[in-house]
Amino acid sequence: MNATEIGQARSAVAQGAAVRLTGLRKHYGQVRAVDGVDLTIAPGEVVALLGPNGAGKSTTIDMILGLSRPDAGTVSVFGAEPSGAIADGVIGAMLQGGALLDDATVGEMVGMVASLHRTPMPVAEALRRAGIEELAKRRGNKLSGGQKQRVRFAVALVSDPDLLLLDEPTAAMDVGSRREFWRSMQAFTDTGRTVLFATHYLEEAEEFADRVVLMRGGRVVADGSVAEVRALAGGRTLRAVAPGATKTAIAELPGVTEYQVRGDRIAVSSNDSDATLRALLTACPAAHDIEITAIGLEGAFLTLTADEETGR
Ligand SMILES: Nc1ncnc2c1ncn2[C@@H]1O[C@H](COP(=O)(O)OP(=O)(O)OP(=O)(O)O)[C@@H](O)[C@H]1O
Repeated sequence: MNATEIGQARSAVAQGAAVRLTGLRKHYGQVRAVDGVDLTIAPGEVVALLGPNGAGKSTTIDMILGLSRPDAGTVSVFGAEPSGAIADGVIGAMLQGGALLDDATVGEMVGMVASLHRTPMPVAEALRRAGIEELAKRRGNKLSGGQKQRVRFAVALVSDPDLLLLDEPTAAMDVGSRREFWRSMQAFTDTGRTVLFATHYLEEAEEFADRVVLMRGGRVVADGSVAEVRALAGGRTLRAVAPGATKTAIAELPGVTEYQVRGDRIAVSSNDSDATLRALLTACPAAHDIEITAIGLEGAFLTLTADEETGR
Protein backbone atom coordinates (compact mmCIF):
# COMPACT_ATOMS: atom_id res chain seq x y z
CA MET A 1 0.00 0.00 0.00
CA ASN A 2 1.44 3.38 -0.88
CA ALA A 3 1.03 6.49 1.27
CA THR A 4 -1.94 7.70 -0.78
CA GLU A 5 -3.79 4.44 -0.23
CA ILE A 6 -2.86 4.39 3.47
CA GLY A 7 -4.29 7.91 3.88
CA GLN A 8 -7.53 6.97 2.13
CA ALA A 9 -7.92 3.66 3.97
CA ARG A 10 -7.28 5.29 7.33
CA SER A 11 -9.97 7.85 6.65
CA ALA A 12 -12.44 5.39 5.22
CA VAL A 13 -12.49 3.27 8.38
CA ALA A 14 -13.32 6.29 10.48
CA GLN A 15 -16.99 6.37 11.35
CA GLY A 16 -18.96 9.06 9.51
CA ALA A 17 -16.55 11.21 7.54
CA ALA A 18 -16.30 14.91 8.35
CA VAL A 19 -15.70 15.61 4.66
CA ARG A 20 -16.15 13.21 1.77
CA LEU A 21 -15.33 14.27 -1.79
CA THR A 22 -15.90 11.84 -4.64
CA GLY A 23 -14.90 12.39 -8.25
CA LEU A 24 -14.92 16.15 -7.74
CA ARG A 25 -14.37 18.24 -10.88
CA LYS A 26 -14.53 21.92 -11.70
CA HIS A 27 -13.49 23.46 -15.01
CA TYR A 28 -13.22 27.13 -15.87
CA GLY A 29 -13.26 27.17 -19.67
CA GLN A 30 -10.20 25.18 -20.66
CA VAL A 31 -8.71 25.25 -17.14
CA ARG A 32 -9.22 22.07 -15.15
CA ALA A 33 -9.13 23.72 -11.74
CA VAL A 34 -10.15 20.50 -9.94
CA ASP A 35 -9.81 17.35 -11.97
CA GLY A 36 -11.20 14.28 -10.20
CA VAL A 37 -10.52 14.63 -6.48
CA ASP A 38 -11.48 11.83 -4.06
CA LEU A 39 -10.81 12.70 -0.45
CA THR A 40 -12.18 11.54 2.89
CA ILE A 41 -11.37 13.40 6.09
CA ALA A 42 -12.23 11.77 9.41
CA PRO A 43 -13.65 13.73 12.34
CA GLY A 44 -10.82 15.16 14.45
CA GLU A 45 -8.20 15.15 11.67
CA VAL A 46 -6.11 18.25 11.03
CA VAL A 47 -5.28 18.19 7.33
CA ALA A 48 -2.97 20.51 5.40
CA LEU A 49 -3.76 21.11 1.75
CA LEU A 50 -0.55 21.91 -0.08
CA GLY A 51 0.26 22.66 -3.68
CA PRO A 52 1.80 25.28 -5.94
CA ASN A 53 -0.18 28.33 -7.16
CA GLY A 54 -3.15 27.26 -9.24
CA ALA A 55 -3.15 23.66 -7.95
CA GLY A 56 -6.88 23.82 -7.16
CA LYS A 57 -6.80 24.23 -3.36
CA SER A 58 -9.11 27.27 -3.14
CA THR A 59 -11.50 25.82 -5.71
CA THR A 60 -11.74 22.62 -3.65
CA ILE A 61 -12.40 24.58 -0.44
CA ASP A 62 -15.02 26.72 -2.21
CA MET A 63 -16.86 23.57 -3.30
CA ILE A 64 -16.77 22.11 0.23
CA LEU A 65 -18.33 25.36 1.39
CA GLY A 66 -20.96 25.27 -1.33
CA LEU A 67 -19.70 28.61 -2.69
CA SER A 68 -19.05 27.00 -6.03
CA ARG A 69 -20.91 24.10 -7.64
CA PRO A 70 -18.92 21.10 -8.94
CA ASP A 71 -19.23 20.18 -12.63
CA ALA A 72 -19.14 16.55 -11.51
CA GLY A 73 -18.77 14.57 -8.30
CA THR A 74 -20.18 14.98 -4.82
CA VAL A 75 -19.36 16.84 -1.61
CA SER A 76 -20.70 15.83 1.76
CA VAL A 77 -19.93 17.38 5.14
CA PHE A 78 -20.86 15.18 8.11
CA GLY A 79 -23.17 13.34 5.73
CA ALA A 80 -25.01 16.48 4.57
CA GLU A 81 -24.91 18.85 1.60
CA PRO A 82 -22.63 21.87 2.22
CA SER A 83 -25.60 24.26 2.33
CA GLY A 84 -27.22 22.23 5.13
CA ALA A 85 -23.97 22.01 7.09
CA ILE A 86 -23.45 25.79 6.78
CA ALA A 87 -27.03 26.55 7.88
CA ASP A 88 -26.49 24.32 10.93
CA GLY A 89 -23.30 26.20 11.86
CA VAL A 90 -21.28 22.99 11.46
CA ILE A 91 -18.70 24.68 9.20
CA GLY A 92 -16.59 27.73 10.02
CA ALA A 93 -14.51 29.25 7.25
CA MET A 94 -11.67 31.69 6.90
CA LEU A 95 -11.16 32.61 3.28
CA GLN A 96 -8.46 34.61 1.49
CA GLY A 97 -9.43 38.28 1.74
CA GLY A 98 -12.92 37.60 3.18
CA ALA A 99 -14.66 40.99 3.39
CA LEU A 100 -14.91 42.86 6.70
CA LEU A 101 -16.99 45.97 7.42
CA ASP A 102 -15.01 49.22 7.63
CA ASP A 103 -17.37 51.07 9.96
CA ALA A 104 -18.35 48.28 12.34
CA THR A 105 -16.25 47.40 15.39
CA VAL A 106 -14.67 43.98 15.70
CA GLY A 107 -17.12 43.07 18.49
CA GLU A 108 -20.07 44.13 16.32
CA MET A 109 -18.86 42.15 13.32
CA VAL A 110 -18.35 38.95 15.29
CA GLY A 111 -21.67 39.58 17.08
CA MET A 112 -23.51 39.92 13.76
CA VAL A 113 -22.21 36.57 12.58
CA ALA A 114 -23.03 34.99 15.96
CA SER A 115 -26.63 36.21 15.65
CA LEU A 116 -27.01 34.18 12.44
CA HIS A 117 -26.39 30.92 14.28
CA ARG A 118 -28.57 28.89 16.58
CA THR A 119 -25.93 27.89 19.14
CA PRO A 120 -23.00 30.32 18.82
CA MET A 121 -20.24 30.58 21.39
CA PRO A 122 -20.24 33.87 23.34
CA VAL A 123 -18.66 36.68 21.27
CA ALA A 124 -16.16 37.34 24.07
CA GLU A 125 -15.01 33.73 23.90
CA ALA A 126 -14.55 33.86 20.12
CA LEU A 127 -12.47 37.05 20.53
CA ARG A 128 -10.43 35.46 23.31
CA ARG A 129 -9.78 32.29 21.29
CA ALA A 130 -8.69 34.41 18.32
CA GLY A 131 -6.45 36.49 20.62
CA ILE A 132 -8.18 39.81 19.84
CA GLU A 133 -10.06 40.68 23.05
CA GLU A 134 -8.29 44.05 23.15
CA LEU A 135 -9.50 44.85 19.61
CA ALA A 136 -13.24 44.46 20.40
CA LYS A 137 -13.94 48.20 20.01
CA ARG A 138 -11.59 48.81 17.03
CA ARG A 139 -13.28 49.61 13.70
CA GLY A 140 -12.65 47.48 10.63
CA ASN A 141 -10.81 50.27 8.77
CA LYS A 142 -8.28 50.62 11.64
CA LEU A 143 -7.03 47.04 11.53
CA SER A 144 -3.70 45.82 10.18
CA GLY A 145 -3.60 42.93 7.69
CA GLY A 146 -2.66 40.42 10.41
CA GLN A 147 -5.35 41.75 12.77
CA LYS A 148 -7.95 41.39 10.01
CA GLN A 149 -6.95 37.77 9.66
CA ARG A 150 -7.55 37.24 13.38
CA VAL A 151 -10.98 38.86 13.09
CA ARG A 152 -11.77 36.45 10.23
CA PHE A 153 -10.64 33.65 12.55
CA ALA A 154 -13.02 34.85 15.30
CA VAL A 155 -15.82 35.00 12.70
CA ALA A 156 -15.00 31.42 11.66
CA LEU A 157 -15.03 30.24 15.29
CA VAL A 158 -18.12 31.95 16.60
CA SER A 159 -20.63 29.37 15.34
CA ASP A 160 -18.65 26.82 17.41
CA PRO A 161 -18.18 24.71 14.27
CA ASP A 162 -17.17 21.05 14.07
CA LEU A 163 -15.23 21.70 10.87
CA LEU A 164 -12.97 24.66 10.13
CA LEU A 165 -11.87 25.41 6.57
CA LEU A 166 -8.98 27.83 6.37
CA ASP A 167 -7.59 29.14 3.10
CA GLU A 168 -4.04 30.40 3.78
CA PRO A 169 -5.01 31.61 7.25
CA THR A 170 -1.65 33.09 8.22
CA ALA A 171 -0.81 34.76 4.89
CA ALA A 172 -0.69 38.34 6.26
CA MET A 173 0.70 37.51 9.70
CA ASP A 174 4.18 38.16 11.07
CA VAL A 175 6.10 35.32 12.71
CA GLY A 176 4.83 36.08 16.24
CA SER A 177 1.20 36.32 15.11
CA ARG A 178 1.49 33.06 13.22
CA ARG A 179 2.79 31.27 16.29
CA GLU A 180 -0.03 32.79 18.37
CA PHE A 181 -2.59 31.81 15.72
CA TRP A 182 -1.50 28.18 15.73
CA ARG A 183 -1.52 28.09 19.53
CA SER A 184 -5.21 29.18 19.43
CA MET A 185 -5.86 26.66 16.70
CA GLN A 186 -4.33 23.84 18.70
CA ALA A 187 -6.57 24.69 21.66
CA PHE A 188 -9.48 24.33 19.22
CA THR A 189 -8.34 21.06 17.65
CA ASP A 190 -7.56 19.56 21.08
CA THR A 191 -11.33 19.48 21.56
CA GLY A 192 -11.63 17.02 18.65
CA ARG A 193 -12.66 19.45 15.89
CA THR A 194 -11.73 18.85 12.27
CA VAL A 195 -9.59 21.32 10.35
CA LEU A 196 -8.66 21.54 6.67
CA PHE A 197 -6.20 24.34 5.90
CA ALA A 198 -4.53 25.39 2.68
CA THR A 199 -1.06 26.81 3.16
CA HIS A 200 2.14 27.73 1.36
CA TYR A 201 4.13 27.47 4.59
CA LEU A 202 5.46 23.93 4.61
CA GLU A 203 6.67 24.25 8.19
CA GLU A 204 3.06 24.89 9.27
CA ALA A 205 1.96 21.67 7.60
CA GLU A 206 4.91 19.83 9.13
CA GLU A 207 4.23 21.13 12.61
CA PHE A 208 0.45 21.27 12.89
CA ALA A 209 -1.12 18.79 10.47
CA ASP A 210 -1.82 15.09 11.15
CA ARG A 211 -2.02 14.58 7.45
CA VAL A 212 -0.82 16.29 4.29
CA VAL A 213 -2.73 16.30 1.00
CA LEU A 214 -0.61 17.51 -1.88
CA MET A 215 -2.38 18.81 -5.01
CA ARG A 216 -1.02 19.60 -8.44
CA GLY A 217 -2.94 20.47 -11.60
CA GLY A 218 -6.31 19.87 -9.93
CA ARG A 219 -5.41 16.39 -8.69
CA VAL A 220 -4.23 14.85 -5.42
CA VAL A 221 -0.65 13.66 -5.99
CA ALA A 222 0.15 12.57 -2.42
CA ASP A 223 -1.84 11.93 0.73
CA GLY A 224 -0.50 10.73 4.05
CA SER A 225 1.34 11.76 7.19
CA VAL A 226 4.27 14.14 6.79
CA ALA A 227 6.63 11.15 7.11
CA GLU A 228 4.71 9.17 4.48
CA VAL A 229 4.70 12.06 2.01
CA ARG A 230 8.41 12.61 2.53
CA ALA A 231 9.01 8.90 1.92
CA LEU A 232 6.91 9.03 -1.26
CA ALA A 233 9.33 11.55 -2.70
CA GLY A 234 11.77 8.76 -2.26
CA GLY A 235 14.64 9.76 -0.64
CA ARG A 236 17.67 11.08 0.96
CA THR A 237 20.33 13.56 0.08
CA LEU A 238 23.96 12.49 0.08
CA ARG A 239 26.64 15.16 0.28
CA ALA A 240 30.36 14.52 0.13
CA VAL A 241 33.70 15.87 -0.92
CA ALA A 242 34.63 13.58 -3.81
CA PRO A 243 37.99 14.59 -5.36
CA GLY A 244 38.11 13.96 -9.10
CA ALA A 245 34.47 12.89 -9.41
CA THR A 246 33.02 13.82 -12.80
CA LYS A 247 29.40 14.73 -13.55
CA THR A 248 29.07 11.62 -15.70
CA ALA A 249 30.33 9.34 -12.93
CA ILE A 250 27.95 10.90 -10.39
CA ALA A 251 24.96 10.70 -12.76
CA GLU A 252 25.65 6.99 -13.25
CA LEU A 253 25.66 6.10 -9.54
CA PRO A 254 22.74 3.79 -8.66
CA GLY A 255 19.61 5.39 -7.16
CA VAL A 256 20.49 8.93 -8.21
CA THR A 257 17.49 11.09 -9.10
CA GLU A 258 19.21 14.50 -9.12
CA TYR A 259 22.75 15.71 -8.60
CA GLN A 260 24.95 18.77 -8.38
CA VAL A 261 28.73 18.85 -8.74
CA ARG A 262 30.63 22.00 -7.70
CA GLY A 263 34.36 21.48 -7.79
CA ASP A 264 35.03 18.55 -5.45
CA ARG A 265 31.70 18.90 -3.67
CA ILE A 266 28.78 16.74 -4.70
CA ALA A 267 25.14 16.74 -3.59
CA VAL A 268 23.02 13.84 -4.76
CA SER A 269 19.32 13.01 -4.26
CA SER A 270 18.90 9.28 -4.13
CA ASN A 271 16.09 6.79 -3.70
CA ASP A 272 18.60 4.14 -2.56
CA SER A 273 21.25 5.96 -0.56
CA ASP A 274 22.95 2.73 0.62
CA ALA A 275 23.61 1.64 -2.97
CA THR A 276 24.64 5.16 -3.97
CA LEU A 277 27.14 5.37 -1.12
CA ARG A 278 28.69 1.95 -1.81
CA ALA A 279 29.11 2.76 -5.51
CA LEU A 280 30.50 6.22 -4.71
CA LEU A 281 33.18 4.74 -2.43
CA THR A 282 34.11 2.21 -5.12
CA ALA A 283 34.29 4.83 -7.87
CA CYS A 284 35.94 7.43 -5.67
CA PRO A 285 37.73 5.85 -2.66
CA ALA A 286 39.06 9.27 -1.58
CA ALA A 287 35.53 10.59 -0.93
CA HIS A 288 35.22 12.08 2.55
CA ASP A 289 33.04 14.30 4.77
CA ILE A 290 30.07 12.17 3.74
CA GLU A 291 26.66 13.23 5.04
CA ILE A 292 23.31 11.56 4.38
CA THR A 293 20.09 13.39 5.31
CA ALA A 294 16.41 12.56 4.92
CA ILE A 295 14.58 14.71 2.40
CA GLY A 296 12.46 17.42 4.09
CA LEU A 297 8.84 18.15 3.34
CA GLU A 298 10.05 20.97 1.11
CA GLY A 299 12.11 18.54 -0.94
CA ALA A 300 9.14 16.18 -1.18
CA PHE A 301 6.90 19.06 -2.20
CA LEU A 302 9.24 20.12 -4.97
CA THR A 303 9.71 16.57 -6.22
CA LEU A 304 6.04 15.64 -6.16
CA THR A 305 4.79 18.87 -7.71
CA ALA A 306 7.49 19.18 -10.38
CA ASP A 307 6.29 19.00 -13.98
CA GLU A 308 6.86 15.49 -15.31
CA GLU A 309 9.13 16.72 -18.08
CA THR A 310 11.40 18.57 -15.64
CA GLY A 311 11.36 15.93 -12.92
CA ARG A 312 15.04 15.25 -13.20
N1 LIG B 1 -13.29 32.10 -11.04
C1 LIG B 1 -12.35 31.60 -11.84
N2 LIG B 1 -12.39 31.81 -13.17
C2 LIG B 1 -11.45 31.27 -13.99
N3 LIG B 1 -10.42 30.52 -13.58
C3 LIG B 1 -10.31 30.30 -12.27
C4 LIG B 1 -11.26 30.82 -11.33
N4 LIG B 1 -10.89 30.42 -10.09
C5 LIG B 1 -9.77 29.69 -10.24
N5 LIG B 1 -9.42 29.61 -11.53
C6 LIG B 1 -8.27 28.87 -12.09
O1 LIG B 1 -8.33 27.56 -11.58
C7 LIG B 1 -7.05 27.07 -11.23
C8 LIG B 1 -7.01 26.67 -9.76
O2 LIG B 1 -7.10 27.84 -8.97
P1 LIG B 1 -7.15 27.81 -7.38
O3 LIG B 1 -7.38 29.22 -6.93
O4 LIG B 1 -8.11 26.78 -6.93
O5 LIG B 1 -5.69 27.32 -7.01
P2 LIG B 1 -4.90 27.38 -5.61
O6 LIG B 1 -4.24 26.06 -5.47
O7 LIG B 1 -5.82 27.81 -4.54
O8 LIG B 1 -3.82 28.50 -5.91
P3 LIG B 1 -3.11 29.59 -4.93
O9 LIG B 1 -2.14 28.83 -4.12
O10 LIG B 1 -2.44 30.51 -5.91
O11 LIG B 1 -4.19 30.26 -4.12
C9 LIG B 1 -6.07 28.19 -11.59
O12 LIG B 1 -5.55 27.93 -12.86
C10 LIG B 1 -6.95 29.43 -11.62
O13 LIG B 1 -6.44 30.39 -12.50
